[in-house]
Amino acid sequence: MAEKPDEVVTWENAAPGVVVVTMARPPANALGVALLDGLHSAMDAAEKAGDVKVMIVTSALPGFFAAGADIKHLDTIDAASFTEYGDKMRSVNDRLAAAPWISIAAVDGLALGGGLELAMAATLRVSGRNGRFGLPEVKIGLIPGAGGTQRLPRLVGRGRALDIMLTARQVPADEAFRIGLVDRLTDGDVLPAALDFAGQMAGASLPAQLAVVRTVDAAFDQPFVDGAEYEVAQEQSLFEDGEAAEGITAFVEKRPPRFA
Ligand SMILES: CCCCCCCCCCCCC/C=C/C(=O)SCCNC(=O)CCNC(=O)[C@H](O)C(C)(C)COP(=O)(O)OP(=O)(O)OC[C@H]1O[C@@H](n2cnc3c(N)ncnc32)[C@H](O)[C@@H]1OP(=O)(O)O
Repeated sequence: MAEKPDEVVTWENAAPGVVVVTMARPPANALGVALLDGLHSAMDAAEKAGDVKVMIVTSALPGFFAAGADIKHLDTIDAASFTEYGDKMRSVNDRLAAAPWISIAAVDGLALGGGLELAMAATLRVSGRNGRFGLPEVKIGLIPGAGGTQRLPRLVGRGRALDIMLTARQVPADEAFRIGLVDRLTDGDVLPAALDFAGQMAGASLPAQLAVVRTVDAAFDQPFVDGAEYEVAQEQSLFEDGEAAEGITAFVEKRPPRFA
């Protein structure tokens, strides 16, 4: 039966001005359409509430923040739904990045591919010791096409970003903190740490919200490569040279891909 957005994404008021949005789509929080719609619904609710100063995005699944684009969904993809799915992934990230509130990604598991791209669209990132971060798209013939090629270099520098993207390796939490991919690292549970961080920015006596939002905008005011360029690369990879088609099929068949 088709999932419903409010089944895989929930949100709660955790403190004055602070909401917690939780992803819960077993087994790995693969970013299926319902989960992406659920994230949009959470942002709709926050906009409607009008008093959200900080949004924490986290996972209910031990060991996983989000494992990336839903590869199984994509194994049956056609060109029309390819474009629609890619646009939906980017729309969630770009909306979160431009939201009139601070966002914190609270990670204590695998944040891979689109999952890390979602975390990087947040203003800030808090990780527990189990946080592991990667953009392994090249392993299945893709590019990090939901903002990763733009946001990772801005966070860690071009060289480190290419190291991470071209090796498809997973970056452990302590290294992620050291290179600036993670802003706070906690030995304890990640949600209390994120709530404490949020409280330092959302307290009633703290900076005016508009000043905060303008500060964030100014800090990130570096134009991205046009999103359409991602689309071209993904389409070429999937429908012309077939690299992504082989990578996706290999993943679903649980075998190593055979690239030419
Ligand atoms: C993705 C293709 C895109 C094509 C075109 C897209 C449209 C346009 C582009 C838009 C922008 C795209 C940019 C982003 C792309 C991506 O995010 S690509 C995907 C990146 N992520 C990955 O490559 C991670 C893949 N998963 C793994 O490497 C491993 O599963 C793991 C996360 C490291 C966990 O390994 P392990 O603990 O050994 O458990 P597994 O048995 O492998 O997995 C547990 C179950 O979870 C399922 N699963 C895991 N990841 C995904 C996923 N990304 N999509 C769907 N399902 C996933 C896995 O299949 C297992 O399920 P079951 O077999 O049913 O138990």
